[in-house]
Amino acid sequence: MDWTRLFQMQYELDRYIETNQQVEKDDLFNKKTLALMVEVGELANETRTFKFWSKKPASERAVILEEYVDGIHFLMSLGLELGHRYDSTALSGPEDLTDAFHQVYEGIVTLKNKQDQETYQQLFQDYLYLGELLGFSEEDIVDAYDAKNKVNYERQQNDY
Ligand SMILES: O=c1ccn([C@H]2C[C@H](O)[C@@H](COP(=O)(O)OP(=O)(O)OP(=O)(O)O)O2)c(=O)[nH]1
Repeated sequence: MDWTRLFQMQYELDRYIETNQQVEKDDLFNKKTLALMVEVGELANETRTFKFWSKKPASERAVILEEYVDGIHFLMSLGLELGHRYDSTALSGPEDLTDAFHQVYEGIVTLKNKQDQETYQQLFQDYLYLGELLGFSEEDIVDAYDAKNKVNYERQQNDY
């Protein structure tokens, strides 16, 4: 997967949003960390994986994939804030989807407290592993990222 291209796209989108919204730069890491937590929650909600009390099925695959790539946006944006990148590697993690969500949350909290490359790399791996468990290929993720990146520009242009 060409992460360099995606990080470059994310860099450009972030600059565009900051200029368009006249954002103060100081506490963006804090806000983006919370934004990622919220996106992971929205993703879990669409999968309904933890809703043992309900028979309602999960949302459509495309809806779940769009939520997933919102998380990819904030994850890369956090890497850009910290000057870190993801190096592609083999993925592993828990077989249970709920456990995999917990692992990602723990990784976000760890990164909030320890903002080094190793912690960032581990969180990225855990998030990609979660994508694998959800049945998303690298191609699915790249295509959905490209599509949502475009939507994000359109939303800025429409005074969102
Ligand atoms: O600095 C930023 C800020 C936001 N985004 C992207 C990430 C994500 O793809 C989108 C925000 O998520 P979403 O589309 O869910 O926005 P929302 O305002 O939560 O949407 P809604 O009002 O539909 O709930 O903006 C970035 O890439 N960089």
